Amino acid sequence: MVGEAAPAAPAGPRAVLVGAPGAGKTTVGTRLAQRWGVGFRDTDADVEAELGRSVADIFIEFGEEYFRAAEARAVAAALAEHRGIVALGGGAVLDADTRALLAGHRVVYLEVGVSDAVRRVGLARDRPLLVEGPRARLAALLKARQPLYAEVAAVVIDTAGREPNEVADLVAAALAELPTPPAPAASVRIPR
Ligand SMILES: Nc1ncnc2c1ncn2[C@@H]1O[C@H](COP(=O)(O)OP(=O)(O)O)[C@@H](O)[C@H]1O
Ligand SMILES: O=C(O)C1=C[C@@H](OP(=O)(O)O)[C@@H](O)[C@H](O)C1
Ligand SMILES: [Mg+2]
Repeated sequence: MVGEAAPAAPAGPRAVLVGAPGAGKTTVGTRLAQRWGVGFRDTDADVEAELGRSVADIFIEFGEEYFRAAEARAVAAALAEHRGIVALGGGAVLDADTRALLAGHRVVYLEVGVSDAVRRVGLARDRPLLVEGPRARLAALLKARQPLYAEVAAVVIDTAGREPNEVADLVAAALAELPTPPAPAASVRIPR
């Protein structure tokens, strides 16, 4: 699939990836952008660049609320400026204004279950929300956010048992099916 043509440029990013920590937004987004020869933007990296600190340090020094405000600005800027692939941080959809901004964009929700999420990021020290009791935190976070991810998604892809390259294949195939502009509610769903 290397070198495949990118979909025609929509009025916005070619794809916006949402989902919980460990869903693979950063990994799959990077691979898709490489394949398509388009830019990749990750709002966590944008916030880190703006504040000159890691996400973990921002939580420690300024707190979650401050991070969320910076994240909302980073998402708004990426949606307005970027024409490649955008990966959001897992909690970006908690902000109602951000969810409203996502309407009409090519939003892909990468689903991940608790066990896979724990396996993929449970021991990572760079995700401040998961540092204590990652399984319980991820279970609660997935339950609370699932409706929010579903609300903004035009495409839903279950990542269980799928390697990042396979997920990237499915994202590309699903985006090719989408009308422009896409229907905001899950109009393409790829289950296990
Ligand atoms: N489909 C997948 N299957 C197995 N491991 C994955 C998958 N997607 C991502 N990972 C791994 O999970 C970890 C977190 O991935 P990342 O892309 O940072 O997720 P997110 O940005 O959604 O939090 C990385 O170590 C990555 O290699
Ligand atoms: O789910 C969350 O609230 C968070 C997810 C992280 O991004 P990933 O989803 O890329 O891990 C990062 O934005 C921060 O640690 C908070
Ligand atoms: Mg990420």
